[in-house]
Amino acid sequence: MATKQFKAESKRLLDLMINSIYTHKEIFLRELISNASDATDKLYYNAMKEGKTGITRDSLPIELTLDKANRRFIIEDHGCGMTAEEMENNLGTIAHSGSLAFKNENEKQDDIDIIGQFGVGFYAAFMVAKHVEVVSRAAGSDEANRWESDGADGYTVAPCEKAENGTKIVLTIKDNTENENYDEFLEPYRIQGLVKKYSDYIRYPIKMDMTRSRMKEKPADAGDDYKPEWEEYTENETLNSMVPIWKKSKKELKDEDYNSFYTQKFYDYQPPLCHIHSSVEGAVTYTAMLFIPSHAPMDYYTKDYEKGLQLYSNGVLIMDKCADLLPDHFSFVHGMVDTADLSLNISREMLQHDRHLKAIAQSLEKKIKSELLKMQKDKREDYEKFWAAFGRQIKYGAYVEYGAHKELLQDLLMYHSSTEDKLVSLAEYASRMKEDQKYIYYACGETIDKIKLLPVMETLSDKGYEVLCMDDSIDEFCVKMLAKYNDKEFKSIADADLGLDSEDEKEEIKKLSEDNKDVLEALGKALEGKVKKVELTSRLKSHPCCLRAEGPVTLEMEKVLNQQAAVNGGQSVHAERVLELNAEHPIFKKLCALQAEGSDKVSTYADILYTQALLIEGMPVDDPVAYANAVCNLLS
Ligand SMILES: Nc1ncnc2c1ncn2[C@@H]1O[C@H](COP(=O)(O)OP(=O)(O)OP(=O)(O)O)[C@@H](O)[C@H]1O
Repeated sequence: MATKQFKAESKRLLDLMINSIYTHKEIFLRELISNASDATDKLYYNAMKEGKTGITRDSLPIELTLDKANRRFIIEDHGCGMTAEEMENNLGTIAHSGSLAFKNENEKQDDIDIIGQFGVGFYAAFMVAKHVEVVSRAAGSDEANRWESDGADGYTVAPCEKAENGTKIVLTIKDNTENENYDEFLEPYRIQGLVKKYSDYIRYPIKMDMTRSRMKEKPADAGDDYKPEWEEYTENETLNSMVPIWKKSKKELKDEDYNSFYTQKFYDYQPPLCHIHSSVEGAVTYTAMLFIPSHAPMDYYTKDYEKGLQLYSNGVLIMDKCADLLPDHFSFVHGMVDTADLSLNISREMLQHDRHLKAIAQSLEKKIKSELLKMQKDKREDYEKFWAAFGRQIKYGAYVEYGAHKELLQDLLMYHSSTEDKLVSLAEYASRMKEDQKYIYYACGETIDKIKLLPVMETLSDKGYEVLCMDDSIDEFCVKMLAKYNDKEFKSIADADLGLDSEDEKEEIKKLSEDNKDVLEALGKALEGKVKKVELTSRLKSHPCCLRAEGPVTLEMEKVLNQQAAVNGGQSVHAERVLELNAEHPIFKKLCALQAEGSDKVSTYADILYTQALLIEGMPVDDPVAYANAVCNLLS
């Protein structure tokens, strides 16, 4: 059976091209400038191949002209141009790409960045133009031709005059409609903005007349009452930067260059803490320039913040915020990636599911981490600034991914310390651990000062053990997720067993508890409904009592989760409380004596001690008046 060719309804296809591929009409300019750049590249490539000298990129500008009165927008290049046949093939055949054919026919050269590949970009012109005229003269030919079309109804090609080789595209911009403003594409500042946005790194100068105003020079004979006068002037300006800073050699660039690029590009008023400039060749080839800001943007910790890096392919902007290039825990990073290795989709607005992109993202993640570690080691002040701005995001990353990024993120974490007057890393803590120290101790609370005053702190500092002090609501959740740092387990100082007691000491407490069973039971009864039990502990030094939680919810977690529930609605949680008493404290001795006397004061003491323990932990007190009265009674 003979295989038949598919037929295409060209009118419908063109309509699809024009109206369905691109989400933004402004893309037309990117496409036409990219075509002009490709055509110029081809000419440049051939000139180099033929050994022609004297041709420089600067001598091959892409010229833009706005003729507002006639609604015309002209894009002219001095590239390879097209013959009549090429016009038929390239502009008359949808999805035929002369540029792709050129790329395939010629060896890849470092100096050539052909952009076109799908053979559809040109038709984007019809998104904004009601009439398109292409006048072109192929390099080396004396003949020129004019291709004209109003879109769906086909095109004409006819010979014409053109003095030089190259292509001139004349768009007649559509009239405004109720919903669409096309006039914007006749405004020089808008066009300048679009060139900057999408085509800043096209390697040929993109030039346009710009009208600006300036103060007139003061005449020599101007009197005291001279008032400055302004005048308008027009200058042919190059709109694009051409060579992206990331394509320049690192040796050429100073910190100031990176900083001023960053502040301008990302509208930050402060320079970044550091930059990462890296060119990678291998399985994937890319250049990246990343910046770590010195402060969090206003919306950083809100859902409005959009993470992502700018993604360029051959110097053309593909995506302004490519989220897939950055993991959430490094969402604060700004910057760009330039790679020719991407599978672009036809509109160049999206990427096909791309393994290269994944590989780039993974490699960037490692680079960001190592840069941060370097800063932590060598520029501690900067790192502390970074930590103040984005530490929460790192902790959140360690927590939310269920510890999946443990290895990656744990070394970046910083905490206050009970022994040091600065923030410390886990590695620094581990390096100071005592020989007999089994755990990494941490304590959570409202403020660092309050944490340092927690009763159990004394016991650990007597041992010479450092305690990490955590005052951020996410801290405890994060540490629980990490569970260990290297081979050392984390241990909350609110745990019943801090691993400090010998077997003999444990036995001793057990025996003491047996001996004082009555008083402990009486106290438990007095606090029924408030605590699960009352126990003796060896965790205290000078304090008579403290509170701990039993079960998965700690006292800190109860505070945090209930605060969140109060804001967002939701169920409140309750930590099972255990009141621990210091068996060595005179208060306990007093309680034992009162119990032996059969005094009813035991229950008042129980209430006072429990409320004090709540206050020390920063927990809410149900009835502060009853507590105040009980203390007053005792005093009087
Ligand atoms: N200014 C120009 N000078 C010379 N040839 C051009 C010019 N503009 C377009 N062409 C030719 O027309 C072809 C089709 O252009 P079009 O923009 O539709 O697709 P493309 O650039 O090849 O691919 P893509 O859709 O990926 O942009 C190009 O491949 C090129 O051969």
